[in-house]
Amino acid sequence: GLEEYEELLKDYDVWETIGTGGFAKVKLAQHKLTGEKVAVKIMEKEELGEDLPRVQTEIAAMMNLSHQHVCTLYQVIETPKRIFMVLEYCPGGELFDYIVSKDRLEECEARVFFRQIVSAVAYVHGQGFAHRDLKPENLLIDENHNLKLIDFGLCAKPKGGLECRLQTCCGSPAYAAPELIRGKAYIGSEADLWSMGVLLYALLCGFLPFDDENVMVLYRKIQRGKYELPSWLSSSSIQLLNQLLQVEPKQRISIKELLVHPWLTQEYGCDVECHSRFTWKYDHLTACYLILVAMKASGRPPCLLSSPQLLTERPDHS
Ligand SMILES: Cn1cc(Br)cc1C(=O)Nc1[nH]nc2c1CN(C(=O)N[C@H](CN1CCCC1)c1ccccc1)C21CC1
Repeated sequence: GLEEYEELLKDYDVWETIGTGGFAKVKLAQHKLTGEKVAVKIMEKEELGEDLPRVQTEIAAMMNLSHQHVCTLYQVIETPKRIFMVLEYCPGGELFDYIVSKDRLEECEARVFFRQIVSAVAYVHGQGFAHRDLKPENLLIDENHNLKLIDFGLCAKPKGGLECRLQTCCGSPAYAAPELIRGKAYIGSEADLWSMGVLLYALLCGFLPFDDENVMVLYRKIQRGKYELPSWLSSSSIQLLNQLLQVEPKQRISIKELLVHPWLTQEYGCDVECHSRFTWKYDHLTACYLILVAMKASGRPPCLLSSPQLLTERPDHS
């Protein structure tokens, strides 16, 4: 019912649905105060059922993640029947569709994207999380043609740190690491590195290294770890794929080694930057934001009109 949308409609104009997934849908919306476009992920609690913990996992994770290649969570609104997550809007859609539209990417374009993926995953691991569902559908393209990582519903933050083993078998089969589908206890960050190997292969080839419509045959192919090497792959690409798609997790390259890997640094002359670019500068913009939040908290309507220059100030995320 519309009364459930009341709180959302106070601050946002809500437009069309731009995505539908299992237990949620995403609508395009516009922040009234700033005019900024946002994407609202809407979930019905009844439909969620036992998936409700996934949403709490995703919200808890995203509230602690602030990085130039991780989709920003702006606001969470909970009503008796629904949960609304107000997230950054990416007009470029999913990386998956972009790869399909181009058949496959040239090595230089794949390098630009893969550096951003490595930067995001290194940051997420640095915060103690494993994503566990890395795939091109979970990477969005923003208005500057940069990638943003989404869908943290399956991520894990093991109590004893990332070294400790996880049990849940999850994520998408074609991107799942051999140790994960074997049902053994596995280390989330190592499984993420395997998925990044499948992702890099998809970027460079336009199809999957391990594929079969029969999931048991697919699992056997993953455990075997053998994949096609199309003629267009360079020897340096082949070498990096080989270091990521190691069936034995201890043989697999680590995220730290990946940040300085020659395939990623060539043509850039610099390592991949994994630190978040966002830091609070307690300047005028921060003051206005925090004052607005306080005004709203005290029930007084936020009023920006007296400071037109604020609307022109762009947050400099230095
Ligand atoms: C598809 N598309 C085309 C254009 Br143009 C923009 C978009 C678009 O979706 N942009 C966009 N901006 N911000 C977001 C999105 C999509 N989006 C998403 O969160 N999209 C995911 C996509 N998942 C990938 C595998 C399964 C579902 C989603 C999750 C649940 C229900 C529907 C969609 C957010 C909110 C973070």
